[in-house]
Amino acid sequence: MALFTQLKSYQALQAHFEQAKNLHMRDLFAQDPERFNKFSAKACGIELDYSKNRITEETKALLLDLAREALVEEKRDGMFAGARINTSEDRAVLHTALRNKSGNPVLCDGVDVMPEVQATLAKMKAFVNEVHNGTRTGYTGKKFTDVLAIGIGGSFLGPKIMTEALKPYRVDGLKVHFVANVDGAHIHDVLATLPIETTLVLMSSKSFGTQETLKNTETAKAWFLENGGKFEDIAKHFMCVSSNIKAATEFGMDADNIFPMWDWVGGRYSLWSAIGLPIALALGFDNFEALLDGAYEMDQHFLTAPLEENVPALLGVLGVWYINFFGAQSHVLLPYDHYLRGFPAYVQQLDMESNGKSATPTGDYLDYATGPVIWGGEGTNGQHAFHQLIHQGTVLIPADFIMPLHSQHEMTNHHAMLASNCFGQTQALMQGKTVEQVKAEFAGKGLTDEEIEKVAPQKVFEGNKPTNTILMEKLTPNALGQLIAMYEHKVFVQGIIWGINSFDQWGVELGKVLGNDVLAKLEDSSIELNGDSSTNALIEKFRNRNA
Ligand SMILES: O=P(O)(O)OC[C@H]1O[C@H](O)[C@H](O)[C@@H](O)[C@@H]1O
Repeated sequence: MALFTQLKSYQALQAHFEQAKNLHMRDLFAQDPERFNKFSAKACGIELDYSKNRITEETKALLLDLAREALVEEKRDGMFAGARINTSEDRAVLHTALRNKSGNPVLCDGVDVMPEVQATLAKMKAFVNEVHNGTRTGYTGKKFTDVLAIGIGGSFLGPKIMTEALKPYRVDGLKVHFVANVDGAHIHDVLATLPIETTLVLMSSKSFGTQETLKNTETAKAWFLENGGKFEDIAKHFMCVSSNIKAATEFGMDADNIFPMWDWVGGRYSLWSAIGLPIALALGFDNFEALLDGAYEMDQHFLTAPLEENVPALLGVLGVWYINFFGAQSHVLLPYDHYLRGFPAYVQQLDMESNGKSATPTGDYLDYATGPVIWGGEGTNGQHAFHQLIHQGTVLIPADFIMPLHSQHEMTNHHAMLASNCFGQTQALMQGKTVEQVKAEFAGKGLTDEEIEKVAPQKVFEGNKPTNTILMEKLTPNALGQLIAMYEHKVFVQGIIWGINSFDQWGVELGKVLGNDVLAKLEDSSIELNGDSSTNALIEKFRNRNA
């Protein structure tokens, strides 16, 4: 397969870019009252307004040619059908099977994975219901009141952020707490609030080999044993989710307390599996099912909608337009919803760990940009902080504004105010403010021409800053499932266009290996310091910190 920049459609886009880069969206809107209708699309409950992008109909057609030439549709079908597209780990990529509601089998190496998926969902459901109705209790027979969920990366961000996002749907009487960081401060503070007799510890680690998670689980176990729990009570209080059943059993997990997952589920795509148990415990199993349903609906849209109306595909190619032609290096997510405030951090792992790659699966180094820096924060707070740079800075930062039309809490006029800020921001970013408009504002204010010349450029907004507005009726479990799956598929589309493997994460390995080497040196001062002078000096400082 040719590299992205060698594709015919890439060359056509490059030629087109030379004139498209000079167009201003202000003019495009003025010329065409139908622009919104032409550049908006619907995917199940999600509506995408992408009219405030620096594109024409020709740009869209060329970008979709690129997607077709890169075989996005064929590879999409391959992923859903269990092809081993994660080649460096020789694995299929089947998170979509976890929410497959079609009743059809999904084959991985000729074996239908659906019976195992369904059996695990049934086990999760029974477990969640037993915890909620008090038939499963702690060692003194009391109903569980708290869950301590331990995990990191994909075994943490999804469960934590989605539980937060769906706060209004939480069940009463059971609080879910998350611990990820190996910084003892995190588990220290959380354990200090937990009642031993009624706390369930749920450890999530696909590999069952992640240092932070193992350490935090050991600490939780020691806390349990030191505060009244007995060794034989551990099975009542400690559960885990892992694909490494052997390591989990060796660690002392009771076989009945292990929820399985599979190597064809990537960590950052795993909240749909038993990794999502904290979500189900916090919200009830029906709400977890609704999250899966929403993702399934988005899967169907992604699979069947023509690329011209395919929301994840459109988002994917628009990203490529800015990254590879305009040179954008970051992409900002701006949820105008307090409960979605953690969502940018979720998409940050999803996108950056998937597409932060610089070589192809066939061994070529890339000479073009791939995944951008993903960042963001909740609106309206960001407007009073970092939006300045998006409006008037020197770098181009495409933005996704995410806005539910209904609030979870209809407080007087708050929601109209929130929405007005969201829509007003995208309008300001698009149209900007010309020097003529700025000068006209000075008229009659008694400023000299010289003073006006000095101040005016600082008040000019260039505009022409691209934004997508992503609307939904309300942030329900179903809508959130759709939203997450939409971003998963956007990332997939971009990975295919760039010719990279979006499903491995070798970039995190080196730090882990060197970290273990350093840990040995920190714990044993007789080990010779044979690294670079900086690392040696830092280790020395730590070794001597009590001197
Ligand atoms: O679930 P685990 O095996 O503990 O892995 C937790 C996380 O750590 C790794 O370093 C990866 O970068 C993540 O993709 C993964 O989700």
